[in-house]
Amino acid sequence: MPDLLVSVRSFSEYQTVAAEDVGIIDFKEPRKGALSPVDPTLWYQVASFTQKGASRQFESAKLSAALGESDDYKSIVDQLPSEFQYAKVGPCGIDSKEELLPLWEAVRARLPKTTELVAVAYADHAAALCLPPIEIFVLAHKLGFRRCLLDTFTKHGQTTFDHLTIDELLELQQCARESGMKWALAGSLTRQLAQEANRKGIAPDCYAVRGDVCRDGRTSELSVERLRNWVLNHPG
Ligand SMILES: O=C[C@H](O)COP(=O)(O)O
Repeated sequence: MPDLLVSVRSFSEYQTVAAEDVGIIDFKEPRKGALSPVDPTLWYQVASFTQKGASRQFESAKLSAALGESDDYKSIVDQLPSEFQYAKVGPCGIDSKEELLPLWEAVRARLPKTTELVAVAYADHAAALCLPPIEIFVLAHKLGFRRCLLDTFTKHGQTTFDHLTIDELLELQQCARESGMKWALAGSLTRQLAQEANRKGIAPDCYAVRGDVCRDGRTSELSVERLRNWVLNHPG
């Protein structure tokens, strides 16, 4: 069964998601962009909550943090608590491997030792002025990444499937599998889109969602009902 990642923007959303069977809880501020970080005080609040032992269900989900685009990470990365297993930095504005590799290396050098950097590729890479997803996946493998996330940079209604063909997605999937990397699929995903793609062979290791578990789009509040639909019915 593929994993499920759900993005949250507040402590109460974290508690809502942590009470469900969700593998990864991702902290980001959806009102400010695709990978905008939340205020680090929320990181501390969650880290302290998990340190105190909370309950078993609250301990099971892994924690992920969005650190912004490109150099945004510099002002906050040192504050990331070691309780976060994953961190992500967007490649917006980085259109060559000569720029992307040093960025990844610099971020990794400043993350807690227990935090794994996840490579991010944007399906709408032209809008994000960055390298195409396949180039990012190949580079990620060369640099020893274990996980890649495919997302969309713009969040105005178009989905990953509006930017990439099924054949292009299958190529990314093959690249990830041959490289031994896990890949997560995001980008205004709905359960219906995920099901349709799954019937065509798209089987990511993780589905990553925000908008489709909210009441009225990704900037609105979480809907427990929509969240449970994803938990119980995502494909795979
Ligand atoms: O990491 C995944 C994103 O939070 C997905 O957000 P979205 O479903 O609103 O595109």
